[in-house]
Amino acid sequence: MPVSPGTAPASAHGRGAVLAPARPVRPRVGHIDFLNCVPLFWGLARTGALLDLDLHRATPDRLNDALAGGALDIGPISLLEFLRHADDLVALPDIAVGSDGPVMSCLIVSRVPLEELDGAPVALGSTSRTSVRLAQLLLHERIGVRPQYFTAEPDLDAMLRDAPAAVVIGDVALRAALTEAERLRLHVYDLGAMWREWTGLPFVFAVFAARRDFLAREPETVRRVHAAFLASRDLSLREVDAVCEQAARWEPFDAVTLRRYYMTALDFSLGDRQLAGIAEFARRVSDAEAGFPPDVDVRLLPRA
Ligand SMILES: C=C(O[C@@H]1C=C(C(=O)O)C=C[C@H]1O)C(=O)O
Repeated sequence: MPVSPGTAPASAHGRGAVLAPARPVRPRVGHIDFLNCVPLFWGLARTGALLDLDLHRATPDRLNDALAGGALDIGPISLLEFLRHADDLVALPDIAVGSDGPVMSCLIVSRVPLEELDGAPVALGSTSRTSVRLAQLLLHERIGVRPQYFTAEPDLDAMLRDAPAAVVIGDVALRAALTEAERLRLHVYDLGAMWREWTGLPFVFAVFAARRDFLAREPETVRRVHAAFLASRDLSLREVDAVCEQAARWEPFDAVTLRRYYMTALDFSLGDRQLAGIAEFARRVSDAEAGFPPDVDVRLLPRA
């Protein structure tokens, strides 16, 4: 679904009219269209917060552009894009999409061992910004190979028709690892696990951020949305069996697999260790083209 700028309810109801009482602003919030974010959004329906949000569901690449471009006010953004637009954004503390070890859904899948990819084509999934950069970092610095990269739609069969290896994220990656790897005889390399083995740190693939201009206008709204996401996440993880049973009805993964994904692979927190992982990633990938300095300042929403 395309992310449109949306229409602020206030303008539709004549906020400018002299005597009209100011209506609260309904924030435009992004929602990643992948299973990884289900626990962050499921609880919003339970608490009722869902109705107070103008939710825009899309792939991460589209949500990144929408938040950075001002078409959204708050939402998840690929870490790499957050770092590039750090001057315009604040990160919401205690919430993120990351892992402290294997993540299950940010992968390099390859017909050959990674050591054999020097000079070979490698397909980079077009919905990702962070994982594709992390994969390149690991291939160059950890494995010591220099493949030839090209960007492709996240269609595993098509990617692997044109290259021996592909970087995939989200549901496509889950399917690649859990069902396709055997059929296609693929080696599966988990980016969260490789990062953890290399650095000893967790990895953050996406943060939740608010635009600084929106925060300046609507500080209470940002705090309300932040609190709503934390409450949603905590409720979903407390009731994770119900979340997984419901999600499994519509997905090619069973509830046990989803439970493993949510409870042992993904890490939805953003604390000191995750911030250390972010700082380390920024330091390692910052170069002339990165668009941010190695010591980029990750500004967090101050605690109330
Ligand atoms: C864990 C994941 O984190 C994500 C990875 C992203 C990226 O690589 O840019 C962006 C958003 C998140 O969806 C995943 O997609 O599976």
